[in-house]
Amino acid sequence: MKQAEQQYLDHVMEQLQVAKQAAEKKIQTAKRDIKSIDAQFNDIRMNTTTYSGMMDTALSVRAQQQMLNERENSWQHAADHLATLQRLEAKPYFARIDFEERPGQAEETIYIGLASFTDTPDHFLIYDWRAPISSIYYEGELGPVSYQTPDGEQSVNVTLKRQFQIADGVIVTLYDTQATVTDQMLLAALSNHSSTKMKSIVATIQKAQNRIIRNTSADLLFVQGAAGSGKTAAVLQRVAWLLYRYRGNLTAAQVIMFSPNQLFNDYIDQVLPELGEHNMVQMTYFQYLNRRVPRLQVADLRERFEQENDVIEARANQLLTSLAFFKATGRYAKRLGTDGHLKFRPLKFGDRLFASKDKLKEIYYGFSSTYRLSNRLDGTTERLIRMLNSRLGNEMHAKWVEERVQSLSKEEMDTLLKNRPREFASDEAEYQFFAKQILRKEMAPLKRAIDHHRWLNINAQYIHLLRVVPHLVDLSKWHLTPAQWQTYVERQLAAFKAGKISAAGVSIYLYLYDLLTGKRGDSEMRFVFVDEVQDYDAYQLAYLKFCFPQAKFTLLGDLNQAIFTHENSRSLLKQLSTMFEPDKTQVVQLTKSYRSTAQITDFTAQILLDGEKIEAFDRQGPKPQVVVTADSARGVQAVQTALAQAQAAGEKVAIIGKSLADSEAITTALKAAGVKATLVRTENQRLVDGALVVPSYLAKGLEFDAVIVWDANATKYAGDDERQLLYTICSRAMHTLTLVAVGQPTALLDRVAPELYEIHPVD
Ligand SMILES: Nc1ncnc2c1ncn2[C@@H]1O[C@H](COP(=O)(O)OP(=O)(O)OP(=O)(O)O)[C@@H](O)[C@H]1O
Repeated sequence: MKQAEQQYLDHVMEQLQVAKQAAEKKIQTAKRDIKSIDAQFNDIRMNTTTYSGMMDTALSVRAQQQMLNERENSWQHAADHLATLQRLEAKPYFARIDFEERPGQAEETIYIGLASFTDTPDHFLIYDWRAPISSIYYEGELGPVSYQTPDGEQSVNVTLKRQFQIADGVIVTLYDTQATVTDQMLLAALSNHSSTKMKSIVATIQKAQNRIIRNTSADLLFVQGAAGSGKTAAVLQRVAWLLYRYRGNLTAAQVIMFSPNQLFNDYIDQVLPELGEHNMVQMTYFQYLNRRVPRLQVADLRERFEQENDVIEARANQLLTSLAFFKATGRYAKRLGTDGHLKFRPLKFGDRLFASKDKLKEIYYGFSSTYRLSNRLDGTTERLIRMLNSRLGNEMHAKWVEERVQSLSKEEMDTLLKNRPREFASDEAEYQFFAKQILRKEMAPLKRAIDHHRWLNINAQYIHLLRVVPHLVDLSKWHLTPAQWQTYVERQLAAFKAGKISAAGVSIYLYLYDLLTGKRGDSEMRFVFVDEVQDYDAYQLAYLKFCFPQAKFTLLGDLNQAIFTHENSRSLLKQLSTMFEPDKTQVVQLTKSYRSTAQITDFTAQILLDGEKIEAFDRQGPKPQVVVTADSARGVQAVQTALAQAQAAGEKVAIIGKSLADSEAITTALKAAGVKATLVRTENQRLVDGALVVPSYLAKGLEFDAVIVWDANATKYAGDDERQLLYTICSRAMHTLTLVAVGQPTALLDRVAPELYEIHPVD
């Protein structure tokens, strides 16, 4: 059997060589053609003496340009093809499926790999893993299996499923399987060491993951998945799949992924190129907002994580981040069209008033009450531009203009004239020309201010919105009194004056701005992915939906890992369900955790009180270790020991501290002991090789062979609301997990069954 398979592989490898040579030849030809077209370009004689000569020259230039474009396209095409062939050469395929379309019919055999490959047209030696038929590899077991095609559902009878590991054109192992994907292959994939870059999982995609990857029917696909269940992995394959499925109609620029932090972006940025696709647009939600408010300082990741809210702030935050308040913002903005409460900023021309607040108000509210906000805005802009033009006319003979025209030097005149003929019909015409140029230049800032709607005082409007909240919502529902609300607004105002805005505030600010200016969002974006969605609030998600009105949403999250929003996360799901059509909403659960050994998954699952369901994948490893030390010095020693052990086993280690201060402290202590570890201070750093120290909020979404938790004592992790955080930290570990506690270990471990871990007191 192996021999026959090797023969097929040899044939594929041979054909790949042939195809590679052909592609290389195409590239050479295209290069040569481009060179010769370039040379011909130089030979085209410019005939500009007669009209027909000019036409001829223009036509030849155009023809040459077209030829050049064609050749460049064919070069690009051949180069892409060659890159695919090279990828296939390294790993031609990973599976074979035999099936019959109808019982009794002749069997067909297909091989599945990273891309399709044919030796003659329509004769596929390899099928792309994203082709509809390839789905049967991921979907079912032997026997009848159905799969989706663009034309509807198809069924086949699968008679053989074989998996391969191939290296350098030789079959290393091969196994036939009964189950969806053999555990051996998955086990081998999962037993590998972690790296600073995530890898693709095409060969071992699991059935539930395949459903997520190939979903086309949902407008909102919500994936609830335990830590390490492959949400991120699946979703990156989904992007690759979508780009294949809708090729020609969808580009990577029409797909955007919101990720938890910049570090994570860096971690996943190789997956799509590995699959031969361009990366989608990737940013964090706050990066997306910050670009639009560069002058405001938005609370950063650390501030958001470490901020200690008092009761008023916490309740106000719940109010402002709710879907109810998103709707209230809409109502407020709509009423601004007629209620006279819009705030204006006077427009100036130099240091002279151009339009006062009252004038602006008069214009804005002068339109019919049926006008929408965007019409009102356009109407006002138009009126202001007309005012600007008539002002320009009036100023033509102003004294200062006359003086400026008279004092123009020869060079200044030349610059203003550019290529214009030097002759004027009269002196007055000449004066008019220069006066107009001077005025236009002087009025340019005013024109910009009009066009960019700087006459809208959005800052004052935002504060006004906050002030009138008691009229918009029922404060008592949020357990706030009007006096408390007042206190909250004053605090926000003080911060705002210092150029700062809260994390909740910035979404409100921008949404309000968009409503007033009639912005409709980016309708080009077709797919929006939000990872770690449990850390978003309903307002943010509603705003994203507003920003991308035509897009389908895939939201991935783990309600167990809500480290910013805490108890809010379950209500988030409820609020979400009202934002999208129920029959276009699908919720998928991934319960099996692939990242960690069974010992680590079972241990971490019990840290949670009544968490979402988690099932361990059967991969064995040592039990988690809890090391309890009497003082900090011994704690540091314990970290050193665990670190040394893991590194001796070739493992990638992360020491995870709760806050940045904790992480700094352990880094300094290790350095003093002569141990090298890199502190990841901000999300803008890169993940480097060697031991890392990472504050908890930056460890989101990442994984490491070994995790050392510093320090898991009763003071650091005191209350129940820290369970999700501890769970998130511990679930970063793939192979070994050590918790070091200085003093009393955290009570959050009390409910974990004692047989699930080993405890080592160190005196
Ligand atoms: N089908 C699979 N085949 C091989 N590896 C897989 C598979 N599914 C998941 N993994 C691996 O399991 C690990 C965890 O996956 P991933 O990071 O996508 O999980 P997640 O659900 O996003 O986790 P978290 O919520 O904890 O960040 C990764 O190393 C990933 O490559």
